[in-house]
Amino acid sequence: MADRTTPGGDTVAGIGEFGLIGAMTEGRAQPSTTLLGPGDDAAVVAAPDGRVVATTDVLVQNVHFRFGWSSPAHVGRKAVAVNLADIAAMGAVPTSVLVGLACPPDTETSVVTQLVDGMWEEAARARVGIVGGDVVRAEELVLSITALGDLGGRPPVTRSGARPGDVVAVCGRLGWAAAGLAVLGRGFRSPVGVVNAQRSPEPPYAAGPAAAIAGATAMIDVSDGLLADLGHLALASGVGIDVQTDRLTLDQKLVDVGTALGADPMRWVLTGGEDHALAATFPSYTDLPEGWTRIGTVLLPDTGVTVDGRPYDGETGWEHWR
Ligand SMILES: Nc1ncnc2c1ncn2[C@@H]1O[C@H](COP(=O)(O)OP(=O)(O)OP(=O)(O)O)[C@@H](O)[C@H]1O
Ligand SMILES: Cc1ncc(C[n+]2csc(CCOP(=O)(O)O)c2C)c(N)n1
Ligand SMILES: [Mg+2]
Ligand SMILES: [Mg+2]
Ligand SMILES: [Mg+2]
Repeated sequence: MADRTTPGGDTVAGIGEFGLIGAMTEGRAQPSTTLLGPGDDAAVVAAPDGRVVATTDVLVQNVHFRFGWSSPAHVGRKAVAVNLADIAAMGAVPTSVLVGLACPPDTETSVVTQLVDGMWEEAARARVGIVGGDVVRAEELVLSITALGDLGGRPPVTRSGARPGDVVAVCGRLGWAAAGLAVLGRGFRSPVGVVNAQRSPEPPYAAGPAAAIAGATAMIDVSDGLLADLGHLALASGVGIDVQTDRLTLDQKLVDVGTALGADPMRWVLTGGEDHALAATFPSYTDLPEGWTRIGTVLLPDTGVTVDGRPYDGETGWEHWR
């Protein structure tokens, strides 16, 4: 493998490490919560609450995305969105994002700047800045994003607070990204709704703090699959959960794609990840916040995650190395 490509502005090897950092950071306006932005050994960000919520998710080319399926801007948006969803799932509001980029020397500089455009686009949706990062050489493109958040004086909403009798509710799309993956995997590019949902999710960020304020007892974002992620929540809380399929909306779009591909759309809804909907439990007397829909009930310990009262037959979600 060539160690370097010919010097020039077209590739990351051509512009070099510090040229690349410049291309990724110059001309980006930081919000006022960024007290010291990129350029020093570390950034300084305001932490109004005094506590900092911190999370990291890594995205790897050909594992989490393909450039044949997604534009660099879509990938950048997705990389930030999956992290901001974890901040929202704690009931917090994001404050800043850091970006680790590993890529081969022949990566076009324009691919990186489009990635960064996508990251900033998603960051702007949540009114946060990209305050720092790192760039390194690697054989494949990898994005490692860290997001920080603020709890606004509230306790964090953990995975472990669900209690028997609570209602289980979701906010956001389910099954769309999985349908999009099935479409792209068959070599199609439409319908664009589900395909774009796979390319970059649209997590309902504001629904996290809203759930916290409404008294959510536990919360998680659906990254791996509804049943798998409710399984994490149930395990952490020491409870069982039953999901009622008649409460899950099956969008006509998913029905149509399922029919076209000969696939069961309810399986995408129950086990497809990557839409980063929020799933939470609330005391039964709670008026659910806007956008939240009841989908099930928290049961006594040791009942596992069931669907319509029965154990689910098949994989409940994505797991790396399986
Ligand atoms: N290498 C690691 N070192 C320390 N903690 C880790 C490591 N990997 C994961 N964790 C922690 O384990 C917990 C579960 O990780 P996981 O990656 O499943 O969470 P997630 O980001 O919510 O899910 P996803 O990766 O599917 O988006 C998190 O609290 C995470 O910080
Ligand atoms: C090219 C390609 N192949 C497969 C998939 C499906 N996929 C990858 S990771 C993941 C779960 C979330 O990841 P993580 O747990 O790391 O957050 C899913 C459903 C994809 N998006 N792109
Ligand atoms: Mg998560
Ligand atoms: Mg995550
Ligand atoms: Mg996962």
